[in-house]
This record gives sequence, structure tokens and C-alpha cells, in this order.
Amino acid sequence: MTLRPGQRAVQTEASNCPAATTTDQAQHHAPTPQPSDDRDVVVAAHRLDVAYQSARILREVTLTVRSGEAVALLGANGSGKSTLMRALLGMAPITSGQVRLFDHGLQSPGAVPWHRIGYVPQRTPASTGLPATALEMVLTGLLQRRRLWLPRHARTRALEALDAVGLASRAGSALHELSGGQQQRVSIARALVRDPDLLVLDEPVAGVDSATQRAFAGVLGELHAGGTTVVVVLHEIGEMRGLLQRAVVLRHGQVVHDGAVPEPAPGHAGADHQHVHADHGTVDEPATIQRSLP
Ligand SMILES: Nc1ncnc2c1ncn2[C@@H]1O[C@H](COP(=O)(O)OP(=O)(O)OP(=O)(O)O)[C@@H](O)[C@H]1O
Repeated sequence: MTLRPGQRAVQTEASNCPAATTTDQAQHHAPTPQPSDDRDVVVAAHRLDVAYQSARILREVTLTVRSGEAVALLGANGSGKSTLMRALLGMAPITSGQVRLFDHGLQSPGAVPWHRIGYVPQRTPASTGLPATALEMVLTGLLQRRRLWLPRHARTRALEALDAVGLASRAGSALHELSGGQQQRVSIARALVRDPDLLVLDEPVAGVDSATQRAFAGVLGELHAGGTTVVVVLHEIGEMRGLLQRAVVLRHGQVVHDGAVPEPAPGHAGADHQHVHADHGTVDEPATIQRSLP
């Protein structure tokens, strides 16, 4: 499929609540994370703290992602991966530190080029009763904030995006008729149709069968080869291994590894055994993945 249609003018989900919970004071007191003339830097977080109520979830997370990189965020359940991803998009309560996207600080969300960012949130329990079809849902990825009509060739692009996730034949199906895994694929297509420069994905293939994971890794690989920067939260590296150049491992809200993609830990290859050994920079992966097919 062609995901470089030239015209990209879309609104992200992230832009619905950019930096809404960011503490202005903390932003003002934070040191500047990156030189402002560094155009290569797509994402820059500097000494980022996030807290929910009194619970400190992220601690002094510093992270730089440059244009064209493909970076995985890894870590055990509850280590703060999704929180970090949400904080990077202005959707988590930053208590200190600073985030810049495409060299624009989140403290001025209006300046951030949200249209260049595609976001696939973590899978939520399947909704029921949604009247929209898969195609209509993908088309919403092409809507803009200040323009309520769709760009030219929107339908073709949406069908291409659905095709890329293997759902072209279900374009006319209502979302509630699709399985949870299929709904997740629609969500991925909705991000792909935007042709983003930065694609941020939170466990995009969780609950998706291995054949679809492979196909999806291929699509991501094409996008990445075309210059898209990819940041992806993963529980298991699996089919994404060939795509990834770097991994950032979180433990208890802190970065404990930033570098090479960890290898599966020896002796931990049993089914359903999947976690990161941050101490020695390895990650366990199951030999087989027991998952219910979508
Ligand atoms: N909205 C929230 N309110 C309160 N606590 C939260 C909220 N979101 C996340 N947390 C807490 O923050 C911690 C990190 O959660 P997060 O979802 O970031 O972890 P994760 O590494 O993505 O985990 P998983 O792999 O299970 O998805 C957890 O203890 C979680 O309970």
C-alpha cells in the first residue's frame, strides 16, 4: 500500500488533550532538554516526573528520539511504559521536567505539529454498539481540527490502510461486529492513514495473531524505511525485532537501559513467559505465544 500520499493534514487523538495536565510551573522551572537548533530530534524528554495523586510513576526520565529511529519501550507490567508514552503526548500529569515534540515544548501545545503524529492507544476492551463501520473509523483519522471535510482520495487512502492490516474485506462492517483484535487493527489503520512523521504505538499487536503481527511489522517496516520515526511500547518484541534499532527499558518508572535491543534471556523461553531482565539487558520471549485469535 502507499502510505505517502503527499497530503498530510490531520488531527491526532493526542491533540484532543495536548499537555492538558502538564504543570506549567514545573515546565517553567525545568532546564532546557535539547538545543533548540537540533532539528533531528523528534522527541525529547528531560528529567520527566509523572505522578498520579501522590504516587510518583515516572522518575527523572530522560529520552531523546531522533528522526528515522525505531525505538521500543520495554518493561514489566506497571513499570510506566504507557504512562511515559502518554506523557510524551501531553496526556499524563507531568510534575517536573520537560517534553519537546519536533522542537516544540508541550507547555505551548498550540505550537506542536500534532498533524505529524499518529497515535495508536493501548487496546481497550471491545466496545459494543458502535454504529460506525471500520472504514468510517479509519476516515476519522483524516479529519482536521479546523476543517470538517475530508481530503481528496480519503476513501482510497482509508481502504489502503485497512488493506495494510488485512481488513479491506471488512471495511463495511460495524465495529461492534469485529473481534477485539480486529478492532485493534482498525485502530492501527486509523493511525497509518494519517501518514505520520512520528508514529507512537502502545502495544499495538497485543492480542493480534502472529500472522497479522508479521504483516503489521512489514507495514511498519515500510513506513520506517520511508522515514517515519517509530516509538512503540511492546510487551514482547516478537515480529518487531527486525524493525527495532534501539530499546529503552523502564523499571519502576526509571530508565534502566537505553541501547541495543535485548536478546531473549536464556532458559526463559516457555510459553507465556515474557518479561524484561533489566539488570542484564535481556528480555524473555515465549517460544510460542498463546493467544486467542481475533
Ligand atoms: N490514570 C491513572 N491513575 C492512577 N494510576 C495510574 C494511572 N495510569 C497508570 N497508573 C499507574 O501507573 C503505574 C504504571 O502504569 P502503566 O500503565 O504506565 O504501566 P505499563 O508499564 O504500561 O504496564 P503494562 O505493561 O501492564 O501495560 C501503574 O502502577 C498504574 O497503576
